Amino acid sequence: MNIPPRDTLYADPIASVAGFAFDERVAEVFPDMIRRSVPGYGAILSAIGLLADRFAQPDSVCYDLGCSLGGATLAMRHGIRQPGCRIVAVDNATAMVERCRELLARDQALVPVELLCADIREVPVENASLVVLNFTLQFLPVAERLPLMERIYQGLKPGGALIISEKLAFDDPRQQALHTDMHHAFKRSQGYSELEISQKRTALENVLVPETLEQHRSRLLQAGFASCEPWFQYFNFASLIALK
Ligand SMILES: Nc1ncnc2c1ncn2[C@@H]1O[C@H](C[S@+](CC[C@H]([NH3+])C(=O)[O-])CC(=O)[O-])[C@@H](O)[C@H]1O
Ligand SMILES: O=C(O)C(=O)Cc1ccccc1
Repeated sequence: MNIPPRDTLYADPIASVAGFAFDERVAEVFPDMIRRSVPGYGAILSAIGLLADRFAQPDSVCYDLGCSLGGATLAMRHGIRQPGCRIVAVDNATAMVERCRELLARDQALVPVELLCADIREVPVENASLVVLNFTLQFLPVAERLPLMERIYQGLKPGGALIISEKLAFDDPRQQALHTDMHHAFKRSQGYSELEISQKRTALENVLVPETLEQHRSRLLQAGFASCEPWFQYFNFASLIALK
């Protein structure tokens, strides 16, 4: 296996930082970028494997919406032990889907994966036992989040679950400042410079729109979910599990 190249996309000064896009340059360094940018990313993937084993029902579908290079898809594929399951993995960034297809082809696990280059707002969710949105919802316009949650709820089987990982915002300004500072401290500890941190932050403004835990919880309940609990948090990055 080749080692993923290091993310240096924001290392040199950029005259005018453009909005963050999941293009070829990002896809190339994505495994390194997400591990050094999202505290707990590896732990979340491991847990998604365990949760897939717990929630996958025989002859059902597990969805990975916004799959990027298929990190969560592969975790599910290795976690599922029930017969007749398949995974539907979806991303609308061509560069991500192309690389994801290569990575999936190199993987030996037997659970079939259907990889779609499509908008998650347009993909039907049917016969689902588990749906994963691992750091994807934060990139959808806020107004389009509830309709997606409602469709996911409708497509889940009884006993089904939704795992949703997100960067969080905080109502309390001191908590917001603290968690932002600690996230930046995490990034510095991973070798990112102040310039890299600040240019990436600019690129993500109005592209990645975080919401509070309470906003996520109330939306999931509004969509119909019976309950919703965070099962993981590391600074301003959390993962929730909602049950049908
Ligand atoms: N409307 C959309 N339709 C389809 N895909 C979308 C849409 N909007 C954004 N994406 C896709 O959502 C992914 C978000 S990354 C997910 C990491 C992955 N889950 C992982 O477990 O490694 C998270 C991050 O980079 O912070 C990108 O690949 C986008 O192209
Ligand atoms: O880097 C950040 O500040 C993030 O919030 C996480 C992230 C990781 C990968 C792509 C986009 C955002």
